[in-house]
Amino acid sequence: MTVSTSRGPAPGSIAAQYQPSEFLSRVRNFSIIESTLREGEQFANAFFDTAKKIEIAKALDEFGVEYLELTSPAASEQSRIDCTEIAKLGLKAKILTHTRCHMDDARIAVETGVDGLDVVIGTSSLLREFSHGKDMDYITKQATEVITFIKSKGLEVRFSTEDSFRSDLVDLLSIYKAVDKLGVNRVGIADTVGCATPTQVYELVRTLRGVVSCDIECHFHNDTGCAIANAHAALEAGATHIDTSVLGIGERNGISPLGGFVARMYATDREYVMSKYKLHMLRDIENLIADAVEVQVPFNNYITGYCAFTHKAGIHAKAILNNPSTYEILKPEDFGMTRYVSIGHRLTGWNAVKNRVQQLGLTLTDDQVKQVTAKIKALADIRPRNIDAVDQLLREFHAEVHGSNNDDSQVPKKRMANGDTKEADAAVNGQ
Ligand SMILES: CC(=O)SCCNC(=O)CCNC(=O)[C@H](O)C(C)(C)COP(=O)(O)OP(=O)(O)OC[C@H]1O[C@@H](n2cnc3c(N)ncnc32)[C@H](O)[C@@H]1OP(=O)(O)O
Ligand SMILES: O=C(O)CCC(=O)C(=O)O
Ligand SMILES: [Zn+2]
Repeated sequence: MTVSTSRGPAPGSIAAQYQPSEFLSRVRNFSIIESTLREGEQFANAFFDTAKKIEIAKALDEFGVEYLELTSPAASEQSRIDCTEIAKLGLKAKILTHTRCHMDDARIAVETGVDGLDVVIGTSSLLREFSHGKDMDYITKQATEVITFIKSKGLEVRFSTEDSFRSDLVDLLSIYKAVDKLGVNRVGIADTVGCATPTQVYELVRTLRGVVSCDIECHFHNDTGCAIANAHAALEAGATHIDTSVLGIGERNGISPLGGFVARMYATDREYVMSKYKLHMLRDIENLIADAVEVQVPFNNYITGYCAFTHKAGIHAKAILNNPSTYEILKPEDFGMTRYVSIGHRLTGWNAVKNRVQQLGLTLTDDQVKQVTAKIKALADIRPRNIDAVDQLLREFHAEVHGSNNDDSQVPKKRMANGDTKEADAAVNGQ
């Protein structure tokens, strides 16, 4: 039997054969535009006071995101002040603010001290009719005036079409071509309603890549669950910048979440992602946002969810204990997380129980471990048992077999969010 320890796609696997054009692909060379302080502020529960915005900005900057996008200073007087305050912090990340394609907004924004403006206007027929009421000629004229003005101030400028995937392709390419000629730093594609599929994203970005020479930013809403996959497809097709927010918070059910996007890109190129971002900070950053907007981190959250590194079924547990790569594409330790093998349930198997027996310092033959596993399964058929109950059962069984009470071994435990106890890291790593 050949045992591979590699975490990349297995040689000969479908994943290994699928090589998107390296010429176009930016999966190994992208930037994150972190929009928790813009799109995230559009989340139903969000309210960040100045101090909280600064705390969030500093945390994301330390994590390593390349850009922070802030709410338009035209939104309110406090939004304008906050923009100015964050622009003054001297962070490594570039500070952007997000404005309508309107001179009034641009004039206010350029005075805040930000590094650049992300300008947007709707181009789908729905938004043209029911949002701003302007046609493509008007939009092009307005965009030209706004972009020229921002550039005259020496600031970075991105021009984006809202609702790109329900816009006419000819309209889109014409306006992108026009603004590229004006010298924008980036054009943006926005899946404002979350309707796009990865294939549609790939095709649109690839087409656009052939039309403009500037960078391409992409923004994906998650209404139909494609936000992360769409971000990856966009990079494969040559997009350079991806918008994220912590926990994905944003308008409706939000956009590509920072953690999930990072997980996806880590699985594509672990070294690249680890060289850019302080992955151990992710959990604290998510907790910071979850507290601020009064939500729980979902149990199945990417990387940091309660069960993201919990292995349960016996078949999985055996293989994981032999080699974690069997059922993990992400190394928990790279994110400051801990692997857990759960055994107090009816799906457990003797290999996982044997591992626990060894951790407890008990000596049982394989046949004896199989017998005690059958007992655990019978009990767990009534209800699952926590690790304390399983340990007690194992010790009692051991005492019965050996005719003595051997309960002096101590395995460190930590308390979990659900009140259960889990073994400490070293006890479950199985390596
Ligand atoms: C898809 C997105 O998430 S885009 C970003 C959304 N962000 C925001 O909306 C920021 C917060 N917004 C606000 O504080 C306010 O909406 C403001 C200050 C921007 C505008 O407020 P108001 O002037 O009261 O207008 P209101 O919000 O009712 O309507 C939007 C106005 O912007 C115009 N508009 C909408 N989109 C754009 C655009 N991309 N570019 C230029 N004008 C636009 C509309 O025509 C409408 O103008 P009207 O007053 O002449 O009808
Ligand atoms: O500016 C952009 O590109 C995106 C704006 C936005 O939030 C959206 O269209 O959903
Ligand atoms: Zn959005």
